[in-house]
Amino acid sequence: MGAENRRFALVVGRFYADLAEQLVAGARAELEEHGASVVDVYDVPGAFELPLAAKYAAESGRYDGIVALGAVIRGETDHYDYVCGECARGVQQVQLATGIPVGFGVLTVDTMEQALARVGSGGKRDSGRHAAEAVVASLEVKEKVRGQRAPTGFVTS
Ligand SMILES: Nc1c(NC[C@H](O)[C@H](O)[C@H](O)CO)[nH]c(=O)[nH]c1=O
Ligand SMILES: CC(=O)[C@@H](O)COP(=O)(O)O
Repeated sequence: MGAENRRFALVVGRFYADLAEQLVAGARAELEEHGASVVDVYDVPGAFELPLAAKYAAESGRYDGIVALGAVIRGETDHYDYVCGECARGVQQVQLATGIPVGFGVLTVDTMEQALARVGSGGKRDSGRHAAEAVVASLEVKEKVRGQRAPTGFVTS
């Protein structure tokens, strides 16, 4: 159940390389602790590219789940809003369109301090591990629903 012998892709925005690496470590640890057989990593420049990378991975047919990881830190302009909004929207679209769970492990913060508190054992949470945990949970729902016997009287194709 969950991640046992399952294959996962991590799509990683490397705009802040050190933060990305910590997010990857958390996600990988969570998946491997749950018995994942494959955890492949695909790097992109930033969060704006994550939805397309997730789409490539989901449509490859090679993965049971995907985790999108990255960090967006607000600057002086409204560019932050577009990057965050399109990343979140795109990641959600990929999972709904393909049925492959995609975890949203992208930090959307105002300061580096806030980011550091949300990676690894930084204190507030390990967002990489949290996003991977969500993918495992979605996979468990998918498998439970598929494993259910159709109620009597229903014709299943
Ligand atoms: N400012 C941040 C970015 N910006 C880059 C975009 O994500 C994208 O790579 C660029 O617009 C080219 O298409 N990306 C992050 O991940 N984090 C940021 O703080
Ligand atoms: C999130 C961003 O794109 C941001 O880092 C860009 O910085 P700025 O708004 O100062 O150009």
